Order: sequence, then C-alpha cells, then structure tokens
Amino acid sequence: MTAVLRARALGKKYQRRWALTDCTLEIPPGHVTGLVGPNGAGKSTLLNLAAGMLTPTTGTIEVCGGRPGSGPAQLAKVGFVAQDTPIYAGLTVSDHLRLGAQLNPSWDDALARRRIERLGLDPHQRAGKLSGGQRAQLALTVGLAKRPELLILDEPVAALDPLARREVLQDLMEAVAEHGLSVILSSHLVADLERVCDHLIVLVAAQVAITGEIDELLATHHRLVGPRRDVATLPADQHVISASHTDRQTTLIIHTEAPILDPAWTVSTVGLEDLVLAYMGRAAGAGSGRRRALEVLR
Ligand SMILES: Nc1ncnc2c1ncn2[C@@H]1O[C@H](COP(=O)(O)OP(=O)(O)OP(=O)(O)O)[C@@H](O)[C@H]1O
Repeated sequence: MTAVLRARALGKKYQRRWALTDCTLEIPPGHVTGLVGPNGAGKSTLLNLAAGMLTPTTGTIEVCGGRPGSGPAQLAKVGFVAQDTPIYAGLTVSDHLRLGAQLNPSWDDALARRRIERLGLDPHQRAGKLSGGQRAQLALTVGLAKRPELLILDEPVAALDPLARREVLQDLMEAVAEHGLSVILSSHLVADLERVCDHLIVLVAAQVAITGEIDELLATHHRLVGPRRDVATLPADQHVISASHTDRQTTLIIHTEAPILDPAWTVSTVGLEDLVLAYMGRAAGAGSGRRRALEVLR
C-alpha cells in the first residue's frame, strides 16, 4: 500500500532559520495520525510542505504517491485546513459549498449540506460574521466534503468548545471508517489525540523526536521507579527518555524492545501524555516552561 506521506531527510529553512531538519517519516494509509510538539517546533511547516503550500529546502516529500502541489490530480487527493481557518469572509456559507462543488471533482454535496444543517449554520450568513468555532467548522466541512484521500488539519479543534471538539473527532473517525480517509492532524490537546489517533509524530526543535504506531510506542516505553541510580549503569538497550531523581529514588521513562529484568525497578506503563511530555522535556530540559506549551485538557 502506498504511504500517504513519505518524507526523506526533509528540511525547510526560512531565511536563516531551519524550521524542519532531517525529517524522515512514513505514514501508512487509513490511519489518523497525531502531530504534536511545542510551539514553534515545525508542525505547521511540515503540514504546509505536505499540502504543497511550501517547497522543501532539502530532501523529498511524497503525499499519496505524488509530489505535493504538483497539479490538479494531486490537489484533488489532498484536503488541507490550515491553522488560520481558511474561509472567504465576504462569501456566505452556501457560497462556500457552491465553490467547493465547482472546484472539487469528488465533492460530496449531501455530506456538506447535512453537516451545515446539523451545526445550525445559516447558509445565508457571511463567513466573516461567523464565530471562530463556526468558521473552523465551515472549513472542516469543506475539507471533509471534498472527499480527499488525505485530510491534513492544522489545529482543527483549537477554537471549538468541548462538545463540538468531540463531534468533529467523531466525524473524522467515521470518515476514516466509511471512506478509508487518512487524516494527519496537529493539536496540543493530547487527550483528544489519544481518543482518535493510532499513529503519532512528535516534533521537537525542528526534528522528529519519535514517530510510530501509538500501541507500539506505549508497549515499548515504561516508567521505572527504584533506588537512586546513575542512568549510565543501565543496560545498553534501555534508552532513557526522561529521568528525575530525589536523594533516594530514581524515576525514569525508558524506551526498550526487551524485557526489564532488574528486580530493583518497579515497572509501570506510560500513558500517551507522559510519553509526549517526556520527549518534549528531553529537548527543552527538565522543568522548562516548554512543558507548559502542551495543554492537557481532560
Ligand atoms: N514564514 C516564515 N518565515 C520565517 N520563519 C517562519 C515562518 N513560518 C514559521 N517560521 C518559524 O519556523 C519555526 C517553526 O514554525 P511552525 O509554525 O512550523 O511551528 P509550529 O510547531 O506549527 O508552532 P505552533 O504550535 O506555535 O503553531 C518557528 O520558529 C517559526 O518562527
């Protein structure tokens, strides 16, 4: 099966600053992939590269088997809802649906109208007069009704209330189950990602800190608590992601494929939020304010 996204040593430089470096990734089709990382980590840059809104400085990126932005066939395969909720302020809600129908060969008008009605949006209202959350919903409706192979969403639920957020995520999961849609979405809301995503990309400081299938990542990361210990004495196959020590005790989050045999450790599982925070904290340094960049709403 063709990967929905394949990046090899992908990099993007804005003037003198690298926003993304040495990014190598492969996302299989039919999945919901969560993209997470601190502010400024390069998430929007990666998503804009995938949507063809930016061109790489180094490396390559292939999306649904084609080069992003390479022409109408590629545009039809990929839906993109950018972070700033792209709508046309002067056009009404129904103008957006008309435009969507004209521009997209596989436009699902029934889906679009059903969704607008369910959301209670007035078809005659100008998009510029909608609330932030309603605008986000309109942009998402256009993205879903386009019926792309891959829908790329940059912080799609940030402006939505908790109930609306849950409904949007539900809609996405239904589209994945019914139409085989693949989704890549960035969010700071790890609890949401935990609910809908089966793949994860953690970007930190312009680099991929970890990527993979979430179940597999959770099965190979462990929390170890035991008597204070120098991490340099751990077996070579145990990679320390985060470490904290008191006078007597050491707490670690480690990555390993092998069983943990040392009886000195109490071993427990790691949740997605802990895993993400461990990788974010590794780059930022323990106790840094960067940890606060990750908003965890339950
Ligand atoms: N057009 C641009 N020109 C110059 N620098 C840019 C531009 N766009 C982004 N950057 C820089 O590139 C880096 C990555 O930005 P990006 O928007 O990809 O991060 P992000 O992870 O999406 O952040 P956030 O979570 O805050 O949305 C940042 O340091 C940002 O300042």
